[in-house]
Amino acid sequence: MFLPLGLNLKNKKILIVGAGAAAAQKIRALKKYKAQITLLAPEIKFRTNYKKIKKTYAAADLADYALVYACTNDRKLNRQIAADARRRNILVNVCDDPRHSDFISPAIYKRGIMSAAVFSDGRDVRRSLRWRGRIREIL
Ligand SMILES: C[C@@]1(CC(=O)O)c2cc3[nH]c(cc4nc(cc5[nH]c(cc(n2)[C@H]1CCC(=O)O)[C@@](C)(CC(=O)O)[C@@H]5CCC(=O)O)C(CC(=O)O)=C4CCC(=O)O)c(CCC(=O)O)c3CC(=O)O
Ligand SMILES: NC(=O)C1=CN([C@@H]2O[C@H](COP(=O)(O)OP(=O)(O)OC[C@H]3O[C@@H](n4cnc5c(N)ncnc54)[C@H](O)[C@@H]3O)[C@@H](O)[C@H]2O)C=CC1
Repeated sequence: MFLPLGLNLKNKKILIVGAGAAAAQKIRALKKYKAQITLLAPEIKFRTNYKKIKKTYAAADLADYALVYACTNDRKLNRQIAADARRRNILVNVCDDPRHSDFISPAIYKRGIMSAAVFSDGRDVRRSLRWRGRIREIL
């Protein structure tokens, strides 16, 4: 089970491994919170001003980061990233495998200082998106 909490991102460096559709979704949420993001992938599939490291992943790339998102299209590699991160006491999100994640990515509705975050313990994303839509309508 996953605990909802508010994380202070000040002075926390975030690494996203993989730079395709899933990574783009993470960035869309993170940029609203002024996160310090670095992207690492051999192929960056969208335009961004965030720091980019163009290479294939190696465990040593995790040094210096407080949070890691494993967002490659290789399920085995994502799990490997999770194992490497855990060994370094870095919290990790695996975009295609909540069971191997320390935290999951909620559907967020943010307005000013207020944030509503909805998740389903990684079990029913569509339901999370529907709930967010309802919250947006109510507000
Ligand atoms: C575990 C988790 C990943 C994590 O924690 O990182 C996860 C996993 C999976 N997502 C899947 C599918 C889709 N995910 C989206 C979109 C989002 N998914 C997000 C979160 C999460 N998704 C976490 C759990 C959250 C929770 O607990 O509810 C959002 C809210 C936030 C974000 O990603 O930042 C973001 C919206 C961003 C926004 O709008 O703000 C869409 C829609 C789209 O792409 O437009 C589809 C297509 C749906 C369709 O088919 O209709 C599948 C495939 C199986 C399936 O279909 O169910 C898996 C499972 C798997 O791959 O194993
Ligand atoms: N919101 C969510 O959580 C979503 C999750 N997904 C899931 O996310 C996974 C990835 O999907 P997409 O982003 O659509 O894939 P994609 O094909 O668009 O992007 C994959 C990225 O991974 C990178 N990559 C591949 N091998 C690598 C390596 N060895 N080292 C570093 N980077 C590497 C590629 O260069 C590319 O940038 C899929 O399993 C999919 O099911 C997809 C969409 C939404």
